[in-house]
Amino acid sequence: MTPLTYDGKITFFERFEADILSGAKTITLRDESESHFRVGDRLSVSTFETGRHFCDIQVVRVEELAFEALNSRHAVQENMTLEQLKAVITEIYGEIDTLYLIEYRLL
Ligand SMILES: CC(=O)Nc1ccn([C@@H]2O[C@H](CO)[C@@H](O)[C@H]2O)c(=O)n1
Repeated sequence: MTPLTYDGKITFFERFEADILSGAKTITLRDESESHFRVGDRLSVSTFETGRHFCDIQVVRVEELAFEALNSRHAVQENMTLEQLKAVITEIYGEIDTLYLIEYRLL
């Protein structure tokens, strides 16, 4: 078996782990500090809180997205309502105009 080689790593808050592993959450929205991911990148995924590795993903889409352009499709891909999603983003980043959408698949 060929071991997986990584192009990078990413962390998620523990509370999203189950949704990521079940396939219910297929995107993440980040700020400019995490806009460097590229389509095809294989990432090691761990929890923000303790750094525990819990899966590997491959990036399938990266695009800039205005906060104002968030819609219910994005919310579905986050397994949330649009109101919940906007609240979560504001809680994490404060007021933010420009997000980076990262779509991924589980490896
Ligand atoms: C741990 C860390 O470094 N940063 C982040 C930043 C964001 N997110 C999640 O992405 C979506 C939109 O922002 C929501 O589901 C967020 O909770 C996350 O899990 N971890």
